[in-house]
Amino acid sequence: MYNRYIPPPKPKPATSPAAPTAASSTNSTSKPYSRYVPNNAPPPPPPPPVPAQPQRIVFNDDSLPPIDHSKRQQAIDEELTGTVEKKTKKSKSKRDKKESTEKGNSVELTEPKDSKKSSSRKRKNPEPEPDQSAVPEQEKEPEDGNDEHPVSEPAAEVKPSESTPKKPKREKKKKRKQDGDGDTTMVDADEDDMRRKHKSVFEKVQRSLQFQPLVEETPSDQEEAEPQVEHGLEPLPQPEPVILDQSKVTYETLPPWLASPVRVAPDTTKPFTELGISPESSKVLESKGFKDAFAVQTAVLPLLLPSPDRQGDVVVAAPTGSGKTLSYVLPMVQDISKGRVTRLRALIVLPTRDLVQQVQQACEACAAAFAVGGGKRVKIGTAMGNRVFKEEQTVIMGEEQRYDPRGYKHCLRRRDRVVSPEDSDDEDDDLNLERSQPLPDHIIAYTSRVDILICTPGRLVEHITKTPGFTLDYVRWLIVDEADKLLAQDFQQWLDTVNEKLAVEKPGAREFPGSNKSGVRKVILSATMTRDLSLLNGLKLWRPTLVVVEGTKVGEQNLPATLQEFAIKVREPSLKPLYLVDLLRSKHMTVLNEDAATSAEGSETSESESSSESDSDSDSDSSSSSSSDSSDSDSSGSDSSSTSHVGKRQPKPTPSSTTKAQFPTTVLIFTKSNEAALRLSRLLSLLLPDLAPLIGTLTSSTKTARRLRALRAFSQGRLCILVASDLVSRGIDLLNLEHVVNYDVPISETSYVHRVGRTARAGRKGCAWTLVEHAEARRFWREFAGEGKGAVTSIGRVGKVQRVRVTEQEEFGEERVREYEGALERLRREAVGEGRK
Ligand SMILES: Nc1ncnc2c1ncn2[C@@H]1O[C@H](COP(=O)(O)OP(=O)(O)OP(=O)(O)O)[C@@H](O)[C@H]1O
Repeated sequence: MYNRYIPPPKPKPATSPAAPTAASSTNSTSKPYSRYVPNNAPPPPPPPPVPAQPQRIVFNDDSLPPIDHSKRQQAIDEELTGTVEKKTKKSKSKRDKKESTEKGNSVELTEPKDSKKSSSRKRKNPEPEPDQSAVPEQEKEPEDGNDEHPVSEPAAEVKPSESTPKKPKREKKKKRKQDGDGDTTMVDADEDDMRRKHKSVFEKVQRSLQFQPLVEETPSDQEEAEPQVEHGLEPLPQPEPVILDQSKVTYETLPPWLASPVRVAPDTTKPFTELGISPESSKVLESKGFKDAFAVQTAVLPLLLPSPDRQGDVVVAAPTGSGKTLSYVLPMVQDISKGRVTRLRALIVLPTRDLVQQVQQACEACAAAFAVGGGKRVKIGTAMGNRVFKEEQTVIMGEEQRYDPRGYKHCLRRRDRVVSPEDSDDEDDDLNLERSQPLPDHIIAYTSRVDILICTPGRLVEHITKTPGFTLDYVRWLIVDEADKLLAQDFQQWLDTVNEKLAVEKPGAREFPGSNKSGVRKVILSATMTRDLSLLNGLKLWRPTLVVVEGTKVGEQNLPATLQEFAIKVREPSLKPLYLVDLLRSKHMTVLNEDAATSAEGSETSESESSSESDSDSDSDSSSSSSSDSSDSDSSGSDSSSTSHVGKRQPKPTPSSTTKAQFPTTVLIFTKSNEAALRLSRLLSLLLPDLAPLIGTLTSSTKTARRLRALRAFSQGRLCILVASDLVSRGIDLLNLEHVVNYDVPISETSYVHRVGRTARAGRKGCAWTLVEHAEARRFWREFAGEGKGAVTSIGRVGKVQRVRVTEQEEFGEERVREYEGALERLRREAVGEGRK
C-alpha cells in the first residue's frame, strides 16, 4: 500500500569523522526501514544530559578514553544558555515521529542504536547545528517526562505533551541542580516549593543512592574521593567447598579391624589337640591325613571354637591351598555336633558346584571325626541346582504328620479359600500340600534333614523363597567362601535375602548348650579377599577380626611360598602351540614332590565316604537355573571324590609304568575360553600322539559325566595333562598337581592368583608357566610379575618370575611348522565334520 520513501543522498558532513560510519550503518539499501531524515534537517538531538549517578563501581579499565572535561563543560554551558536549541531538537524529533506515523508502519519509530550514535556524534562535534535558532519559540515545548527521574529517556521515546509554561523552567532548574554547577542563584522559590512537595521522594532517592552532587573533578580527585570503589565487585558469600576424600586405602584409613589383622607366620603348625580339638577327634583327623593344623588354622580355630561369650565374626585372607576350608569346617562341625535335634544350623555359600562338592567332603571328614565319643553325626546336604528342584527339596526338608486338630481345621479353612489349584501359592508353606496330605486332625510339620547346607547362592535363594518349612531361624553359622567373587556379583540378591532371614530372632532358636551365645557367626574367606568396604559392609559383620598369613599387605594377594613362576616368551604367536609342545617335552616337566608317591591311602576310601548327592552335575553355577535341573541326565555315577582330596593326604597319582615313562608329572593348562580349551586339547593330541591318551579336557560346556571322568582319571594318574577354561581356577583342589600353564595370559591379577594357586597347595612344591606374546609382555611384566618401569601389582610373592626358554632354536624348523600346519588342517576338517572316525 505504501511506497517506501527513499531519501535523496545525504551530503557527507565534512566536520564529523564519525558520520560516514553512521551513514553507512543506516544505508537504505542494507536496511529496509530507516528513519527519514530530510535533507536540510538538523542532526538528531543530543540525548538529554544524564543526571549524576552515585558512582559505586569504578571499572579499572585503562583502555577507556579519558573524559573530555572541556567538552563536558561546554555542554553544560549550552544547557544553561541554549535551552532553545534543546527544545528545538525535541520538537524536531516529535515532528519526525508524527511524519513517520503518517507514512505508515514502514518507518521505524525507535532507533536507540542510531540515537546513541547520534549522541556520540553530538558529543564529538559540539558545534551548534545551523538551523537550531530557526526553531520558533512556541515549539520549545518541554517534555512531560518524569523530571525527577535520574535517567534521561531516548529522544525517540519521548512522548509529546501539552505545552505548559512552568514546567520547562522547573525542569531547567532541576537539571542545573542535578548537574551541580554550583550556581545557587538559579534556585528560586519554585524549586523550594517543589522540594518541599517532593521532600520525601528526594530523601528516599538520596538515601538509597547516597546521592553525591557531581562536581568537576580531576581524575586524581575522583580516585581520592572514592577509594572503596570495589565494593560492588565483592564476591557473593559462597558455601564452604566440599572436599572429597581422595585418599587411598592405607592402614591408617582402614577401620581398625582391617588395619590391624591377626597375623600368623606361614610356617606355623600346631597339633589339633592344642587348639581345643578333643584327642579322639584329632586321632580321626590324623587318620585322614590332617596331622597338624596349618598356619591359618592355628589362627582361626581359637577364634571360632566355642566360648561362653558370643564371639565376633572372622574374615580370612590366606593364600590358595593354605587350608582355609578346614579352618572353618572343623569348629563349625564341632559346634553343631553338640546338638541333638537336626535343624539347619549352618549355611556354606560357594560360587561353583565343584566347590560345593569339594567342601562337602571336608565336612563329611570332620563330621566323622566329631561323631566319635558320643557326639551327634552332623548331617550335610547340598543345594546347587544339580537335581530337579523338588528332589532337592525332599533331600533338604522332611515332613511328618503331627497330631494337631486345631491346626488341621485352620489348614482346611485356608485350603478351601483356594478356588483352584492354580491359585495355590508355592511360597505359602501352609497351603503347599501337594507333597503329602495330612491325616485327619493332623498337620504336616516340616523338619530340616540337614544340619549344614552347602550351596550356591542362587539355589539358596530359591529354597528360601519356595521350599515349605525352609527356615534360617536356627542358623548359627554363615560361611562365605571365595567371598570376593560372591560379593562382587549379586546372584539374585542372595546376600540381602539371607541377611533379612538371619535378622529374624526367634527366642532361644540359636541358643546352644555349652556353646557360643545366641547369634550367627559369620566367616568370610578368600585368597584374594576384597578390602572394598562397601562390599564387606553388605555382610553386616559383627565385631569382625581379620586373619592374614604374615607378609600379606593391604590389597595384596599372596602366592604360596612354595610356588615358582616362569615366563616363556612367544616370539611367533601363530606358532604358539609349538611353544607349549616344547614346554611339555622339556626337562622342566619333572616330578616336584618325590614324597607324594609314598603316601599311604588311596582314593578309594575317600570315594566311599562321598554322599549319594555328589553323583551329579558339576557345572559351575553360582546362580540357580531350572535348566540345570535336567542337565545331569548323563551323569554316570558317583565320583566327586575323585575331584578332591580334602580330608585325605592323597597319594600322588600312580600312573602305570608306561604312563610314567611317557609323562612323569601332572599339568593343568589354562586357556581363555571353553572353545579354546577344546581346540587346544585336540591339537595337543595331534601334535603329541604318544601323550594323547593322557590328555583330558575340563570346560563348563563339557558333559558332566565326561568332566567327572576326567577328574577321576586325573586323580588316579590315568590322565596327566588337563586342558581347562577358567572354570576350575577357583578353589578346586587337585592335590598332586605340580604344574600350571597359562597358555593364555589371565584377564586379571585375581585370575592369575587363583589359576597358579591350583598347584603348590598345602605346602607342596609347584610351578606356574605363562606363555607371553610380545603384545602381552608389557601388561604381564608390570601387572602380574610386578617388574619394569611403572610396575604395579597387588600380587605378593616370595621370589621373582623367571624368564625361561623352552625352544632349542630361535625358529622352529620347516618340518615342525609343516607338521603343525597339517595338524591344524586336520583340526579344521574335524570341525566341519569331515574328520575323526
Ligand atoms: N591340617 C592339614 N593337614 C594336611 N593337609 C591339609 C590340612 N589342612 C588342609 N589340608 C589340605 O590342603 C589342601 C588345600 O586346602 P584347602 O582346599 O582348604 O585350601 P584353600 O586355602 O581353601 O585354597 P583355595 O584358596 O585355593 O580354595 C587340601 O588338599 C586339604 O586337604
